[in-house]
Amino acid sequence: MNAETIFHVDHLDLFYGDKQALKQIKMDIKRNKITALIGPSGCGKSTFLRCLNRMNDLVDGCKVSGTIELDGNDIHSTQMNVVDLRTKVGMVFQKANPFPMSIYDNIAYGPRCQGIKSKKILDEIVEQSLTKAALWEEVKDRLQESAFGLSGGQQQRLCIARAIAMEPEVILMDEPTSALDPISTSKIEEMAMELKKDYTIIIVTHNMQQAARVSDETAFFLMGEMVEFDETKKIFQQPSDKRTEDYITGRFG
Ligand SMILES: Nc1ncnc2c1ncn2[C@@H]1O[C@H](COP(=O)(O)OP(=O)(O)OP(=O)(O)O)[C@@H](O)[C@H]1O
Repeated sequence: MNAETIFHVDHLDLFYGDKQALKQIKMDIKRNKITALIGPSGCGKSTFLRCLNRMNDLVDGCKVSGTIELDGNDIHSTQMNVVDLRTKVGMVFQKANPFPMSIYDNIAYGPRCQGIKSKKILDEIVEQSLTKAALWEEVKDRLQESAFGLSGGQQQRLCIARAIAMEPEVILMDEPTSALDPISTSKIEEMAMELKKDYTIIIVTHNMQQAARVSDETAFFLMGEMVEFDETKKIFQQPSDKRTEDYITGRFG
């Protein structure tokens, strides 16, 4: 496996009961890049994203086969600890889901669960995580207030900070800005472009301008198949597959 590849995916099939939602997906996802997953509703983007940290294990009747390697290690092998996997591969959802506790405790929760008790270390983790998520300046004087008092965009950045506090390698984002206004959206996009220095980001988006603005590589999914995967510029300016062209030019979807 190439050193710049973080996820190697091959022959990936996924069934929900009898219904096949992913068909023979093959992708090498690059480290320290932003990869966008695009395609019409129901094509399998979120399903694919959830495969990468085995979130689909939680879905009854879901069967996965094929290979997914993270840093060369098979994530389905018996040696793989799923808690460790989800620590390495964090996730941010469409709707911000802060815990019902203070801003500080939202960030400190995960590190505390990992056994970190020192207030000094927790303070540092909270400040660094909020800084990386471009939220520190806005909340540093109200860390003990409830996270529910934050705006939707701030709550989403808090959730990203909470993922960062676990020191992941990868952050999966499932339509993280679809519920946000344009200013909050652009803050998250700028932050994602900063974060890729330290992390690999994989983002599902319905917003094609967003994919074009922020991502380095883009994969186009259609009816459970990964039709085309290439540099974002190529996908948007010179797609190889007619179906990709039809989608990005708005002819369907
Ligand atoms: N838990 C589930 N049980 C059964 N079928 C499911 C489940 N989750 C998703 N599906 C089906 O799998 C297919 C892919 O769904 P998925 O949510 O991955 O698509 P998507 O491309 O992310 O769609 P959207 O853009 O609307 O979020 C759809 O047909 C969907 O109905």
